[in-house]
Amino acid sequence: MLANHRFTDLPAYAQLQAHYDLLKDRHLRDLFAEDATRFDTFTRRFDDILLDFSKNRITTDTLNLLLQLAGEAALPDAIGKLFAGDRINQTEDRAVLHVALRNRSNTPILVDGKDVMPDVNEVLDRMKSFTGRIRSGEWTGYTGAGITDIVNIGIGGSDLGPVMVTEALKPYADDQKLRVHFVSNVDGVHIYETLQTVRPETTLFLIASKTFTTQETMTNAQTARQWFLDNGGSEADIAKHFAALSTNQAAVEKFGIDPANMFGFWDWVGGRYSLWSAIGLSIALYIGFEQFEELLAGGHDMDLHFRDAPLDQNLPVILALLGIWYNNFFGAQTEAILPYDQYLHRFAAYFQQGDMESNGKSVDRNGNPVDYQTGPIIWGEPGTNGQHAFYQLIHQGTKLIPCDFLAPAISQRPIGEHHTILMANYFAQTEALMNGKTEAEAADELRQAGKSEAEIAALAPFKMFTGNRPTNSILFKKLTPRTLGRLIALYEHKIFTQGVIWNIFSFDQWGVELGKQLASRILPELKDDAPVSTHDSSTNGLMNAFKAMRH
Ligand SMILES: O=P(O)(O)OC[C@H]1O[C@@H](O)[C@@H](O)[C@@H](O)[C@@H]1O
Repeated sequence: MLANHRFTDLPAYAQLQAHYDLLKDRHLRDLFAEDATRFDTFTRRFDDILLDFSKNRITTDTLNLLLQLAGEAALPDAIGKLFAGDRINQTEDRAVLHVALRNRSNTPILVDGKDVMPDVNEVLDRMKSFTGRIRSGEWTGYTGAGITDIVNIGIGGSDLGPVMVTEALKPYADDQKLRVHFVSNVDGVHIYETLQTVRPETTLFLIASKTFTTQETMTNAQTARQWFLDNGGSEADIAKHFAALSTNQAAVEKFGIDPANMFGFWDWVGGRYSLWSAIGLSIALYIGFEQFEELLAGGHDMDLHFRDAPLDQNLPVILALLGIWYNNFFGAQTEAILPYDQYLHRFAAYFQQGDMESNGKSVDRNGNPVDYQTGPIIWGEPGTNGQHAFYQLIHQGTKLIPCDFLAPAISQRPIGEHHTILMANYFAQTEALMNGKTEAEAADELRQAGKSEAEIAALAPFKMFTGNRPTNSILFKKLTPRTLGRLIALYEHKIFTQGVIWNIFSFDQWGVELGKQLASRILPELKDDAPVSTHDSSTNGLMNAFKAMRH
C-alpha cells in the first residue's frame, strides 16, 4: 500500500505557494540575464537524452522546494513499492508491473511471493518464435501463401501503443514486406476501410484485448471473422489467421481462437502500459523481435534510472515536478507535447490516454474528493504543423500552456536541408516563447519597415509577445527503438510520480465505466422503432429523432 497524505497539507506545499507569490511576476528573460550558467544548472542528461528545463519559471529554490514536496509525499518509498510488485493499484487490488515486462536484467520480481519473470520470459519466447515464423514466410495462410498483412483489432491501451510505436519505428521495418493495420473504432467504417486493403489468405488478425470483453473489439473481431469466412476461409483455417493477445483464455477459446495462438499477459499489466506485453506483438511483427527487444531495453534503462537516480537528477521526477508547479500553482490546465519528428506523430495521442486515464481523478487515496487540481489535459501535434495551427494561442493567448519540445539530433531520413530547417524551428519556438518581444522591440521593427508613428502606435500592441511561457526541451540523438523505449518510460514514470504526489490512484480507470453501462442499456432500445421514454427529455428526444431520421 502506498503511504497516504493530503497533498495540500504537505509542508512544502505552503512553502511553494509563498514562493510562487515571489516568483510569479519574474520574467524568464531576466532570470537568464542574471545567471549565465542557467542552462547548465537546469539541464540533465540520461545517456542519449538531454533534458533542458532552464526555460521554466523556476529558480534553484523552486526546484529544491519541489524536490522537498516529492520527499514529503514519500516518493522514494512509492517507487520502491512499484518495483517490488506491491498491490499499489488498490481499488483493483493489483500490482503494477509494466516494469517487469521489460526487466531485461531478469532479476526476480515477486507478486505474492512468486517470481513473475519466468512467465514473462515464456511469453516473450513464444512471441519471438511466432514473429520469426511469420516474418520468414514459414507460417502460411490457408492457400499456402505467406502473411503480408497484420490487422490488429483492439482499442485504448490495446491499440494506441502499437499504433504509436509502429509509426515511430517505421524505418526499422524497411527490410520486410509486412504491412500493419489497426482497427479500433466500433464505427463500421474503420473495419470496412481496412478490409478493402487486405486479402483473407495473406492476412493475420491479432485480436488484442486484455479483458476480451470490450464491445468495440469484440464487434470488430466478429466482423473480421465473418469476412474471413465469407471470402474463402473456412472454420478450420481460422487457426492460421487469428491470434489473440489477452489475459482471458476462456473468452479467447470461446471466440474460436486456438489457445496455441494466444499470447497471454497478466492483471498487473494496465491497458495503457501494455505495449511492452503481448499487446506489442504487432510491433514485434513489424520491426522484428530483436528491435522489439531494443524497445524493451530502452524502457528498462529508464526504469533503472527512475529507480536509482537521486531525485534531483531523475528525469521523470523533474518533469513531474515541473508539471505540478504549473498545474497546482500557476493554474495551468493543459500541457502540450510537441515532437519535432514526424514519426512521433501519435506520441501525444498515446499519452492522452497514458496521462489522462491515469491521473484524471478527483478522489484521493482516502476516498475523499480532492480540493486541488490533478491530471492536466494532454494534447499536441508534431512541429512544424502545430506552428501553423495552434501555436498562435500558445504565444499570444491568455492561457499558460507549458510545452514539451522533443526532437532528434539525427533524422531517420536525412534529405537535403529538411532536418536543419526543422531544427531551426525547434530552437526558435522555445526561444520565442521564453523571450517574447517587447512593445518597444515591436515598435522598432515597424519603424525600420517605414511605418509612421501613428501606424506604429496602432500596430505595436498586436505585434508584441509577452514571452515568459515555459518549455522543456527534450533533445535526443536519434529515434531508435531503444531511445523510444526510454522516452515512453520517461513519461510513464512522470505520470506515476505525479499520481503519488497528488495522492491519487493512477492505475485504475473507473471513469470509463458509466458510458459503457449506459450504452449497453441504450443498445436494445435502438433496435426497434418504438418511441423511447425511459431517459431524460434530451436523451429521449435525441434517440427518437435518430429513429425518425434513419428512415
Ligand atoms: O484491452 P481491453 O480489455 O479491450 O481494454 C481496452 C481499453 O478499455 C477501456 O475501457 C479502458 O479501460 C482502457 O484502459 C483499455 O485499454
